[in-house]
Amino acid sequence: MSRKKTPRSKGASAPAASAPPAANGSRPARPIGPPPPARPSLGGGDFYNVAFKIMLVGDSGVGKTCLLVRFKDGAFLAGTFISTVGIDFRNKVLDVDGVKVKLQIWDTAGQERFRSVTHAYYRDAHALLLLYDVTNKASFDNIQAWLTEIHEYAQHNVALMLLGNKVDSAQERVVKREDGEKLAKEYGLPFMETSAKTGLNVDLAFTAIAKELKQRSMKAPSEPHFRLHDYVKREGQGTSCCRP
Ligand SMILES: Nc1nc2c(ncn2[C@@H]2O[C@H](COP(=O)(O)OP(=O)(O)OP(=O)(O)O)[C@@H](O)[C@H]2O)c(=O)[nH]1
Ligand SMILES: [Mg+2]
Repeated sequence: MSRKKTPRSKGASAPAASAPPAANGSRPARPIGPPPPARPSLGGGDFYNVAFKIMLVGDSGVGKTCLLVRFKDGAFLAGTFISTVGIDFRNKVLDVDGVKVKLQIWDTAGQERFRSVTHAYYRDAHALLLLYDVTNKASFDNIQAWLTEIHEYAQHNVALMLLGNKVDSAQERVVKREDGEKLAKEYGLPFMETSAKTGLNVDLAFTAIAKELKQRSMKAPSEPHFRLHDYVKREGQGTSCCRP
């Protein structure tokens, strides 16, 4: 990813997630206490108590769209790679410890030419999933540049997680798990390896972020503190392969 700087777009605006509570400090925090009554999502259908906006970012081809489709529909988009144009979103409601958490998940285009469009969406994101492809070294090397971009455009306390995708492709792997762990440690990020193809750790990645956001917005004083780092370390399924 070349790091050509693009102006902040004023044109694009995200459809509002229904009154998302403060996970990023940009809005007043919901008072501590029992979850608010469930309400229908914007499109009808699923009811939820709280709503959050999550963005998927990373180089083109790392598997952002496939990760979202795996999470939303439980399927894998094999075959021809159709690069995302601009930005797209899907909703999913999860039950997190008895609270209905609606995730509005924004799938961004990794291609440089859409960067100015996606910049406009960062500021409303409560969480970012930053992906690289374990079979593509350049996508891993670009993580630092993505973090610079995130720091420039996202809320300062946005929840962030690093994901190394495509671990099913053991033969083609060029980024070791330890390298991902080291980078994540350097930047203080929770880290997991995933596969949109097999589903490895996909639900876990979204559930972990949902738990973190729910905790930030409505933690009762008696509730034990949720630690995202510990949770993904404990729950994440390791990948046995160690190539190269
Ligand atoms: N083996 C394997 N292939 C994957 C996986 N995830 C995605 N792919 C493949 O990688 C290619 C790119 O996947 P996408 O999800 O479209 O990539 P993207 O990050 O959304 O790309 P942009 O929309 O251009 O930013 C497709 O051919 C997918 O089939 C995975 O976990 N394992
Ligand atoms: Mg895509």
